[in-house]
Amino acid sequence: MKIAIFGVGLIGGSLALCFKGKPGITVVGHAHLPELLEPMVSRGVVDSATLSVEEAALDADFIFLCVPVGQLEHYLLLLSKLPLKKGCIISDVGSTKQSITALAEQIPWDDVYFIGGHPMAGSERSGITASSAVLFENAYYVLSPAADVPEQVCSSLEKLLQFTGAQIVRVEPGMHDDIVGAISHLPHIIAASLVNQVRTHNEENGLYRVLAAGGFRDITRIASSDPIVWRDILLSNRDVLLNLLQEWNEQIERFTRLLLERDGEGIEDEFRTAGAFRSELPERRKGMITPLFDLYIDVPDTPGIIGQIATQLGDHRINLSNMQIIESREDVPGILRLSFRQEEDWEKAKKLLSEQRYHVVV
Ligand SMILES: NC(=O)C1=CN([C@@H]2O[C@H](COP(=O)(O)OP(=O)(O)OC[C@H]3O[C@@H](n4cnc5c(N)ncnc54)[C@H](O)[C@@H]3O)[C@@H](O)[C@H]2O)C=CC1
Ligand SMILES: O=C(O)C(=O)Cc1ccc(O)cc1
Repeated sequence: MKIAIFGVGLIGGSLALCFKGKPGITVVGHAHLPELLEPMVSRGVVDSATLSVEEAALDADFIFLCVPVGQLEHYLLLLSKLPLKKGCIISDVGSTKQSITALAEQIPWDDVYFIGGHPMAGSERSGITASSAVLFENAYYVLSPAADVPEQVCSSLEKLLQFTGAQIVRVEPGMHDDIVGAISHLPHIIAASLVNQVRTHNEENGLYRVLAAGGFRDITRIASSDPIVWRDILLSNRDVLLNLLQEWNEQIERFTRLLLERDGEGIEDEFRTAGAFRSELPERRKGMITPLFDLYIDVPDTPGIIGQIATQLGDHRINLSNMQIIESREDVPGILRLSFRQEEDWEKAKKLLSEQRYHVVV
């Protein structure tokens, strides 16, 4: 079976890693720039790489378009003019589904099928270096097949996607765009706006940046997402977002009014209703908002402390995925962020480090 991946970046590379090396599967990567070819193969993400759309698509059983949303239509149109293998299934991973599905429905395919897809997992990182074979594990993976796609075609894509470890859900494109607009696209706009607001204050007073190292840094992580990828997503979901921004203005207006009227009870209510709904959100899944399970510990600024913590975790067979010093100056304790891929490791580390009298915050 031949699988072609167009755009071997964070998502395309992660999909490729899920498929590569599985019995009977060959993965071919397509890139638009020559310098991207060699790293794809040398990193072991794909079996072969090419700049040629024709060569990548030739005889492919599955084609995944993993390029920025603004490039999807271009590649779908190119593919529609090629002699593809009979029964070939084309899918995409774009963060919006309405526009690409509408285009696919207009194309007179001949025994070739398009099924829009969107793995609801990722991160603020981008490019092949950020790709991971476990990115989609336990995440939701939306498929938006057009009504005329035969059930057995949908099933064969779903079967292949089992290699990702994701849970497939079928959602109609319009509903998909409404929902991800609210839970993903609007939050990215808000994160970028918040950071830019603080950046402006910081121009006058550098203490803003220094003190923003903790909670602010966390709630704005997604502001570091790739500008081109997000430009395309927001423009593609423009109408939905214009409505959501209108609602957002009303939310902010409500807080403005509550403050003007010194309405403490009203403020309490806002947090009470928000907290109640938030506590009903599904368990943390890898992907959407927390790609990893994080712990924060205050560490004294003594030499070797980070090595000691890493060794203790290793001695207890706790798999640490990443560690980062958030702030460390000579005169203040540092904050160390420890990230785990498995919730079980996170629980074990929390227990171990608390027992060792570290101040652990989750
Ligand atoms: N970043 C995320 O967390 C998620 C992103 N997506 C969607 O996945 C798609 C890819 O995003 P990422 O993997 O995050 O981005 P990325 O920047 O890591 O990868 C994009 C890939 O497309 C290629 N590319 C860029 N411009 C191109 C062009 N003009 N022609 C051909 N190829 C081009 C790049 O070389 C790279 O291989 C986007 O459609 C995005 O909406 C879906 C789920 C999560
Ligand atoms: O990093 C995060 O929390 C994300 O929100 C990742 C993400 C980005 C784009 C998507 O379409 C889906 C998931």
